[in-house]
This record gives sequence, structure tokens and C-alpha cells, in this order.
Amino acid sequence: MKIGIIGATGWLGSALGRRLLANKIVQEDDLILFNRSGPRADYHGCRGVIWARDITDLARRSEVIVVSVRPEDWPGLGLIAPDRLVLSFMAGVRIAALAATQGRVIRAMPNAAAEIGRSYSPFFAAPEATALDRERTRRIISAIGTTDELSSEAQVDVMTALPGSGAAYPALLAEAMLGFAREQGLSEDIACRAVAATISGGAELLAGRIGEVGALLDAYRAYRGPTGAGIDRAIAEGFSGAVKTALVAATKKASEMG
Ligand SMILES: NC(=O)C1=CN([C@@H]2O[C@H](COP(=O)(O)OP(=O)(O)OC[C@H]3O[C@@H](n4cnc5c(N)ncnc54)[C@H](O)[C@@H]3O)[C@@H](O)[C@H]2O)C=CC1
Ligand SMILES: O=C(O)[C@@H]1CCC=N1
Repeated sequence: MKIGIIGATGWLGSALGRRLLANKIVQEDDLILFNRSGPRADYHGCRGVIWARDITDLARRSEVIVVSVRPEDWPGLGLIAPDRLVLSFMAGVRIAALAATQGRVIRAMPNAAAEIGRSYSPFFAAPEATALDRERTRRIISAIGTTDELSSEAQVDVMTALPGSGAAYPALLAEAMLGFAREQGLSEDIACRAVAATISGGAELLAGRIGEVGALLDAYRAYRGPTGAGIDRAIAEGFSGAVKTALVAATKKASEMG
């Protein structure tokens, strides 16, 4: 499978390229790369990858073309890719717009956890996508994490807001917790260690058990101690409502972008 990545040295494109090679999902000479800053002698330690001369060259050489540029860079891209699978990572750029490529379009919504192979990257396929296109999409995404096929493009907007926002919400929580820790006079080292343990340790504990989160919160409440006092005050102050309002706003933004 010859895979082209437009935006190959960006946050997601670079993570995908590195992990496709590391997981041997693609041979070096089957990975065709293009970015604005031009070829690099070394791409994640690999010297056998192909650097396309331009977008047209990349499209000609590729069977699957991953579009991993920012939405604002899409209009100027000029990608024409008939008889190719066009796999877009772009937030908000809709299938109707991507049809201009003349390719078969699939939209996937990864996130920054792609760097560590932990991105949940669901996808939605346009009607012209084939079974092979879906199989190839799943294989490519397997390099950066897990996936599901969505049943509507509107769900891609929801997924842009939820997993697509990736580490932003844990980061928002961590920032608030760091502010508290500093106000309590903790040293920066101890404050960072405490918040890292809270965010990362807590997240790891939930891995594979997210459906049990209600029971976990009830277990904490059952102590009738500091944790229950804290989380119930947070909810009373609007924490859960604020998160839902944020996700609604992000979904709306995604639906209005392209
Ligand atoms: N970073 C994230 O967590 C997520 C990103 N996305 C989407 O993925 C896409 C890529 O995002 P990032 O990797 O974060 O952006 P980025 O800005 O890190 O990377 C984009 C890359 O595309 C390159 N580029 C721009 N125009 C180009 C052109 N005409 N030809 C070749 N290369 C070009 C840029 O030089 C840059 O290296 C965006 O559409 C974004 O909405 C979606 C969900 C999460
Ligand atoms: O613009 C966005 O919100 C998406 C998610 C993170 C990067 N791109």
C-alpha cells in the first residue's frame, strides 16, 4: 500500500508517519511525504522514504493520501486525486468540499495521543468508499490507536469536539489544579508531581473501565470524606454542566467550519 501524507512533518502527520514505519505497516519506499518546508535527509531515522516534488507528484505516487494540513490550508492545497482514497484528518472540512479532489473520501478524527499510539480516531466514509478503502483506513489508523466507523458526518463533528480535542480537557483540569497547588504554597516540583499523579494516574485507573465511572464516583462519595466533598461541590458549582456546554460549543464550531 503506497501511502502519501500531506503535512508529513506536522503534529499528527509526523506521528502517523513515524508509527507507520515503526509498526512496519508501510515500507520506507512506500511512504510518500510532502510538507511546505521541503524534503528532510532523515525522517524519524529513515532515509528511504520518498519526498514528493509537489502535491501532484504525491497524488500520482500514492494509493492512499492522508491530508493532515490545517483546515485553513485546505483551500490552497489544490489536491486532485482521482481513483485514490483521500483520508482527511482535517477538523471541519466536509466531505462535500473534499469531493473536489475527485477521490474516494473518508474523514477520520484523530488526536494528539497519536504520538503514543493511543488516539481513538473514528472515521466516516463517503458513499463512494469501497470495502478496501475501509480496510486500508483501519490499517493506517491502527498505527496510532483504535477506531470505529461512524454512521453520519454529523458524528464526525461530535468526535472532533470529544476525542479530537484530545489532551486539551485534561490540560484544562491540570491547569486549574496547578493553580490551586501553587496558591496553597506547594513548590513547583511538588505541585507538578501531585497534579501529574492526579491526572495521569487517575486516567490510567479508568482505562478500560470508563463505563464504570459512576460507580467509581459513588465509591468515593461513600467515604463521606474530602473527595466526596470536593466532587459534589464541583458539580454544585456547575463543573459537569460546564464540560457539556464546552463540548456543545466545540461541536457547533466543527459543524460551522467548512
Ligand atoms: N493536533 C490535533 O490534536 C488534532 C488535529 N486535527 C486536525 O489534523 C490536521 C493537522 O493538524 P496538526 O498536525 O495539529 O497541524 P500542524 O500545523 O502541526 O501540521 C500541519 C502541517 O501541514 C503543513 N502544511 C500546510 N499547508 C501545506 C501544504 N500546502 N503542503 C504541504 N504541507 C502543508 C504544515 O507545514 C504543517 O507541517 C488539522 O486539520 C487539524 O484540524 C484533528 C484533531 C486533533
Ligand atoms: O482545531 C481543532 O480544534 C482540532 C483539534 C486540535 C487541533 N485541531
